[in-house]
Amino acid sequence: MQLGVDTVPVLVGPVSYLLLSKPAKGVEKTFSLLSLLDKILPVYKEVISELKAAGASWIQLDEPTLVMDLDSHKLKAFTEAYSELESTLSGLNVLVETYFADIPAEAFKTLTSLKGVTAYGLDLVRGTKTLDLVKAEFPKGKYLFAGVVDGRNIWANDLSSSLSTLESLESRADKLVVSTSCSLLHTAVDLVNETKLDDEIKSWLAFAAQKVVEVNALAKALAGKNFLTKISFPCPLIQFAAELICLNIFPFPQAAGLKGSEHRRATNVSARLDAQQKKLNLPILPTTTIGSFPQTVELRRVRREYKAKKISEEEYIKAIKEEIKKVVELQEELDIDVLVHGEPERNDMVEYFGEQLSGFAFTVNGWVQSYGSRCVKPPIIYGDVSRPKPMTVYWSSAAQSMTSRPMKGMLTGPVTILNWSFVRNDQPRFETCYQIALAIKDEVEDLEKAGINVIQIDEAALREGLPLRKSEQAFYLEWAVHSFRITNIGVQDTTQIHTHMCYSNFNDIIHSIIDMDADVITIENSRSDEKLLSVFREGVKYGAGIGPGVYDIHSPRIPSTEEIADRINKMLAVLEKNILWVNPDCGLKTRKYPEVKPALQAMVAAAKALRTQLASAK
Ligand SMILES: Nc1nc2c(c(=O)[nH]1)N[C@@H](CNc1ccc(C(=O)N[C@@H](CCC(=O)N[C@@H](CCC(=O)N[C@@H](CCC(=O)O)C(=O)O)C(=O)O)C(=O)O)cc1)CN2
Ligand code: MET
Repeated sequence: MQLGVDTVPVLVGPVSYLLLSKPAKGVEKTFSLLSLLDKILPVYKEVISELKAAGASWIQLDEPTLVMDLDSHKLKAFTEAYSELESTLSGLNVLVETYFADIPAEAFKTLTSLKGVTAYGLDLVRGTKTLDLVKAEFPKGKYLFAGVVDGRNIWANDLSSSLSTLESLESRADKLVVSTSCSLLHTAVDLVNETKLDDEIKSWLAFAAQKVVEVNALAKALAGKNFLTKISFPCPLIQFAAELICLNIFPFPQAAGLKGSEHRRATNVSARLDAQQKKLNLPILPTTTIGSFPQTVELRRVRREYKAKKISEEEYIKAIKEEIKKVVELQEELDIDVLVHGEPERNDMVEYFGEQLSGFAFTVNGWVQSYGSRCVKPPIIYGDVSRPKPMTVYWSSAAQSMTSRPMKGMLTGPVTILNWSFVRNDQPRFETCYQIALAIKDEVEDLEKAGINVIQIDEAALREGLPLRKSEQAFYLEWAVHSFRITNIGVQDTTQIHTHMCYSNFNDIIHSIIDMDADVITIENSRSDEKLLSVFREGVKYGAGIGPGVYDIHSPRIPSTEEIADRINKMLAVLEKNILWVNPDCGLKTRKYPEVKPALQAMVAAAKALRTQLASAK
């Protein structure tokens, strides 16, 4: 404000703050987070008063939980909290912002009756039904922040359609404000930085900087009642979905036809595991890792210089092969049973595949925050997806040739590629997912042909794609799980299919995880305080191989053999010993070798100690 910029401070609203928090370790399961409302409201009052004193005239409180399935008790907490804040909020314009889905009718009623609030923010991109609620009733004299510009994707706005939406709202809301559907945190920053994107594709896109222009253009068009032709745009932003539809360069009738059908491997998982064991001959409690080994500065330099054509292909291949050899030798020295090649050739587990598949475009500077200070460049799916040629077979075969132990082929699954990309919005997501599944299926079969007997297909992002509203979850899970199964229906019983999942609370989707029908799943467990194990304690039957992570890879801390053995013992209490695998929570790419080596040493030592114990207990 000192710079003369009218500034709207944004806070997480008090109720969402509590509803999205987790109770600390050791707190009773029955503890109600909302019981803390009385404690945090005085803090909100203090902060809001200070902002007011500093000259704020608007304040935004984000309450995204209002789009979830909230019971009346939770909705009442909103009413109570804002009544309590009313006198503090008085004199300010207060925007309560919701986003990411339709707002249910009851929650809409609660929202629009909140005391002290003068403006309501609604996501009209993901919340198409919300529009009907607003049209039916909207309080007099209040602001409607209409989120018509998508904050979570990178497509240029269909301005004429947005304008007609806004026009249809004008008679309902006295004070209409044009807005993005949510914060711009989820989109890349500025198209101007993209020097290598195809011009036509570029003309379909809008990153954060362009979205702001769109919001302004719409507001001006609405105010002036001018149609859009009167507005001048800095770049050819207006390209409509119709053009994307025309882009079916490689039509894929198979993908569209997969919906509603059932694909799964013919033999059941226990028979498959027997067939695989004959071939693999693994010890009990086999050890493995999740795929990546440390991504060093040197590796990034090699990739960067190869991309910039500063080193030749031969030099690049030599450097990557040397790295793979190092990783293979380290795993043999550590006596790990099922090896990985370490993924040194990959910038990222999604971008790497995007770069090799048709229908994908990728940016040079389209960084988006992923978690903490970590960033990713999500690829852009703009057309039909297909696989022109094998993507990983060369590196996996090279790695397998360096060892007599089984080498896991390492792929990213269709649902994860979908959920971690910017996806075309002219066809249903499931259709795009099926196309990716068919491309990955080709890769799986080529790996098998090349003599790779264990293939891991990561589905780290399957859980995070789960729709927020319960009514939409079953449909998502059905096509997501189906897409995964499609990738490996073509392999022989003796080929062992692994999958890996992390970053989630899996307990509510455990039946879908089982329905993925993988031979082995490695799954985050230690970072989330072994909550996963409670589903098995509660009686869920699991017959496939399972490796709940034995240590948290997000921490530089090196676990001891004893604590890992202790964790495995807890698993043995709820899972059959012959299905249990021993592995870390996730890949090791963010760690350093001085952490990775002793941690894996402890892991293998714990597995060996327990094997001896189990053998003598017979
Ligand atoms: N897509 C995706 N989403 C995900 C995850 C994931 O692994 N992938 N995991 C979870 C989040 N975990 C993550 C863990 C690590 C990193 C990570 O290490 N990111 C790197 C960047 C990764 C990358 O693409 N690196 C490239 C490019 C890096 C590079 O060389 N940069 C140059 C400049 C590049 C250039 O402009 O030429 C530089 O820094 O000097 C590479 O390694 O090849 C980072 O933030 O630093 C990201 C997410 C959830 N979501
Ligand atoms: N194979 C990948 C890795 O080990 C899986 C990561 S899941 C975010 O890095």
